[in-house]
Amino acid sequence: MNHSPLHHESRTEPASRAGDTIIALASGAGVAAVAVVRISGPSTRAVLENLIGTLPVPREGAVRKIGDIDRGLVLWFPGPASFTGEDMAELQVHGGRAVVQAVVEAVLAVRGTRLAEPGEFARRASRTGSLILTEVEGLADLVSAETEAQRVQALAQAEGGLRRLYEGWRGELLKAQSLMEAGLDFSDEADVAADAARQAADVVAPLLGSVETHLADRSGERLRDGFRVAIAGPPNAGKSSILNALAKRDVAIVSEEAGTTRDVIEVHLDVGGVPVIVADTAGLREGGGRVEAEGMRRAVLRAQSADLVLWISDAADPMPAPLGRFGDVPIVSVTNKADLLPQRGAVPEPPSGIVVSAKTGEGFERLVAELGRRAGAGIEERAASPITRTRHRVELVSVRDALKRFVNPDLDAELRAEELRSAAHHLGRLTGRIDVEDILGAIFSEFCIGK
Ligand SMILES: Nc1nc2c(ncn2[C@@H]2O[C@H](COP(=O)(O)OP(=O)(O)OP(=O)(O)O)[C@@H](O)[C@H]2O)c(=O)[nH]1
Ligand SMILES: [K+]
Ligand SMILES: [Mg+2]
Repeated sequence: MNHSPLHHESRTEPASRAGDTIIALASGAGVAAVAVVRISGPSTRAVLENLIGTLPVPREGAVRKIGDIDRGLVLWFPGPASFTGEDMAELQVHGGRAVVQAVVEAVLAVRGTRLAEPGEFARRASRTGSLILTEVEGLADLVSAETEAQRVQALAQAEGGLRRLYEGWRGELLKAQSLMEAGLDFSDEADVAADAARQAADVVAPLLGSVETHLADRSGERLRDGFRVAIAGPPNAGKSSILNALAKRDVAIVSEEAGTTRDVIEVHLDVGGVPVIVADTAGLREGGGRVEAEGMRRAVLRAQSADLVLWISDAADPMPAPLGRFGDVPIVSVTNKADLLPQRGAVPEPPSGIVVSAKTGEGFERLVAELGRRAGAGIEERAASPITRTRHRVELVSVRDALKRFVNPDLDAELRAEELRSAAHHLGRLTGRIDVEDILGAIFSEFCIGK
């Protein structure tokens, strides 16, 4: 095996090399005060003996000379009580490039070691059972969390929030399944079988209710992916000016020429801990050239797929929002250029509308507060563990549909039992007890190296 640090391992089949000892710089690349080198696998002990001599007390930091390279903090986590479930170690050394390079090379000089692939530590953790799929996903989200509310949600999932929920459901399903199977065993005694089926239905009914409530809550996905706001309205209403004012920088071109914006321009905002993705779009009007028409087409598409539309119009020429044009996406009307009004109150506020001036900043506090209120809706009062990914939703819809078919008493008992098996299968895919490898590949590709 090639042990050069420059050698890139194939990402496709780490399973075949699960017995290797992997090593990675777990802290960020570049010069830093401290760099953390992480090691996991059966040769970890040999690596430590090679570099520092005798092993430190498990899970207690010890300052040691690391070869003749550096002096640093050494942590030794014998398996299975480690993140990966294997023998692991962390070396905290001075974060200079030469130090890190020399430490990495010294580790790689030990037989059976190689550089880790992205997410390979977490993958090992899931393989040894110390993490399940939803926890791995939570970790991935924690690493990439950009706002406080995202961090809180990711940590809850990483610490087993969804795992407890889904494993509880799995227990209920198993109960219902064994009742149905027992009924099938007594199928020649009709009333025993019917009684078992009734008992199973009593278990499934509240479970189905819980799954439906869980599915109805989209706040977790919205928080993970960001609350999507589209700025739309007639040309020259000041849409791009409002985007720039929200972003506090010159993102979009502003000019007095109608039809300035053509492409959709996005900025990511942190509104009270919730990620909000605001998109500026082309002004909507009749006519216009081919390029402008394409801009308008994109504007409408974007607004239709948003969580909220800010409908901007000019105070001098207020224009009602085009109801229905953006599907059932909620619309907040914003009247811009308040600074140009001859006197305050000359224009009555449109219903649920906000009056602002992108020029003076007037009204932006209210606008941002409204965005925060909409984006954060349901996050405070929701259940502790919401769905956070489409993957969860897809499996849960299958679980719900199978349970719905199960509760139909006209269905043959054999088929009803099959529906429970199908529900259990999809629940198993959620937690990663079933078909885990294909899902793992997709998740681990999100990780950085060393996680
Ligand atoms: N006085 C005043 N002028 C404004 C305000 N907001 C925008 N403008 C001016 O209105 C003109 C159009 O602004 P834009 O931000 O380009 O408008 P837009 O809606 O993005 O225009 P299109 O992209 O062409 O649809 C520019 O000359 C801006 O300086 C405001 O609050 N007050
Ligand atoms: K313009
Ligand atoms: Mg514009």
